[in-house]
Amino acid sequence: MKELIKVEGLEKSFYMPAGELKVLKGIDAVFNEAEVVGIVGASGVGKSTFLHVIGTLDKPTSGKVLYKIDKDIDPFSLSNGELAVFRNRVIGFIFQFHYLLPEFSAIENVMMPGMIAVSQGRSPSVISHRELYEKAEKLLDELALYARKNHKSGELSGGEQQRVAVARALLLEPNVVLADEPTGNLDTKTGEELFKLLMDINQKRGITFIIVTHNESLSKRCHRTLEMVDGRLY
Ligand SMILES: Nc1ncnc2c1ncn2[C@@H]1O[C@H](COP(=O)(O)OP(=O)(O)OP(=O)(O)O)[C@@H](O)[C@H]1O
Repeated sequence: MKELIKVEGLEKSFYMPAGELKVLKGIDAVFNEAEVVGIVGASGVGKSTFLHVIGTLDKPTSGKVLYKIDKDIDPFSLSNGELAVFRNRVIGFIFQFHYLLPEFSAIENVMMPGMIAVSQGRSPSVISHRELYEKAEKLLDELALYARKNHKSGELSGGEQQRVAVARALLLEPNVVLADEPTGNLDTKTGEELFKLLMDINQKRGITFIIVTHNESLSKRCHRTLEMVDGRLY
């Protein structure tokens, strides 16, 4: 298996008035291309913090995150502008709360990351508004949302909204999707369906998924599960 993300000696602390809060305490891990890795662990142990750091949304206090795309890339050595391009191109995010814009249609929400990239002139993979629209439409079709494409996202069911969020994460063809409790806000059956969808996307497109979940039966269906205990991954 080919390595995609290599994490070395990763530490993350938050500095509070009461002092340093050490959350990640030296994590070494490798995530390969096309694998689905579940991350489990008690509440407050640092799972979201870990996703934020490997997703380049937050900087580590020490240690390294390397992305092996063509060559080794240390995203934290990039300028802010370069990092934004990198993140846009390489990483898709799905959160527990989908963070869709409720007044915009499903398809507008899916197109949003691409529109931002295009407006900033920094998307080599997407050239026109029309192409973006067609890509978003195709994704919505794939996720059984074609008939809902012009509905305001705020009018969709919880499961449909989360599928729109999945389509949005896939729009710019990322190498990895980081999902933080993607089924956490859904009932059991809808959560199962969403999880199956993520596994299907992984099969079909070979995208790596790193999924934080409290749901044991879902985590068991990942290719591999890591447990976070006291700021370390086992
Ligand atoms: N921006 C921040 N500033 C200060 N403390 C933070 C910040 N983000 C997270 N923390 C603290 O870091 C610890 C780990 O939080 P994190 O959200 O990563 O845990 P988690 O394992 O994802 O928890 P849960 O399963 O409940 O979502 C917690 O004690 C949290 O309060």
